[in-house]
Amino acid sequence: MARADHLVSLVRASVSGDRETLRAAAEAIVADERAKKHHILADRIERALSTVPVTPPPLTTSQPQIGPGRDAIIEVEPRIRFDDLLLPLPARENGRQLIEEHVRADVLRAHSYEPRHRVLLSGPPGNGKTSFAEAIAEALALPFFVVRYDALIGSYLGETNARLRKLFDYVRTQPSVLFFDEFDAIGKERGDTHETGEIKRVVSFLLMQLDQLPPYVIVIAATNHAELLDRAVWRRFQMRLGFPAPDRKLIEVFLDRIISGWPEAPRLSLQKIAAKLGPVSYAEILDFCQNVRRRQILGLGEIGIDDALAKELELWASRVRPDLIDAERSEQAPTEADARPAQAASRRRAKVSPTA
Ligand SMILES: Nc1ncnc2c1ncn2[C@@H]1O[C@H](COP(=O)(O)OP(=O)(O)OP(=O)(O)O)[C@@H](O)[C@H]1O
Repeated sequence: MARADHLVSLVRASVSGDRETLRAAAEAIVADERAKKHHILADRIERALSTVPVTPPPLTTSQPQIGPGRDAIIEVEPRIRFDDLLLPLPARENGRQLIEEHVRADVLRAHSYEPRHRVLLSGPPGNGKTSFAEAIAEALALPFFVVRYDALIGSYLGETNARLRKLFDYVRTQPSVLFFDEFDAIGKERGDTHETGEIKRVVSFLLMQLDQLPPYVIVIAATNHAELLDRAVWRRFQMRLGFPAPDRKLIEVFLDRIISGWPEAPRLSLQKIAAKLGPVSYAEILDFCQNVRRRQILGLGEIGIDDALAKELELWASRVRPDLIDAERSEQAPTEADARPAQAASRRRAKVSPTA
């Protein structure tokens, strides 16, 4: 039996004569039936669909043009494998479980359960959120769709929702992994008084769409600012996983993985390299190691791995770090309390100065 929301869209589209929505709804039913292994019915619907004429492009109007749903996503070839990632235990266990639930969805369905398919990842940049989503798509051999906010968020009232609707209509047509990076850009707290009614409408619409997604679309959302997310958005996700930066031990393990692939090992121990690097993300460790090798390769044999490593560590110590800049700024910026005595003093100076 096709899902109720698909049937409703189908009926609405036939009544309004919206061929594009009709096609998307029918394709979603086909994907749904195929996921349930009802191939004969899926083939029949596809044959019926092939008789629906393609809609000609609309004439230009002053309204913003809403392109097809696939305009707001990029398909990325998933390359990272799940076992390539160093993950904290809950993320590793839940990731494996998610893969298992989708591989053996029929077994779950035979017991009236569906696989989970809404996952929220949070943690500082460069610690594997995107890689995790990509690895899930790779493990399940599914297309990996990354949402493009530049093509999704519009400036006209209702434009973002119209694009979101097209996007979800499109992804419903096939099993896939749909990835929202920087999800806080769209799933923000609706109580924020600086936001207009439009963002509230977008969040409400997004929640509704997330609820209606069929289980064969795995939606993975990632954020560096979990605290900005609307509470109701949190609740929608069946798995919520943290991706913290690695501790010293994990930095050493990751360094070891990379350095053991080098043609020659440096004399400096992994512990010492890790200590010199200090707090880092996985992405930064990878970058650092690649720079050491680049320096060595371009040194054309004149530079040994130890020299290349020493030089990169020197540069590392002098690198610009956004967290330090932020800390410096907040030290320099006078707080309101600091500003008051300073203002009082300048008023006093103005009173006593004969030139004032
Ligand atoms: N846990 C990890 N294990 C192994 N490699 C990792 C891990 N985390 C990150 N990397 C490496 O760092 C690169 C960047 O990581 P990724 O894009 O997944 O981070 P992210 O958390 O999504 O960052 P952002 O929040 O900036 O989007 C990856 O391509 C991968 O090579």
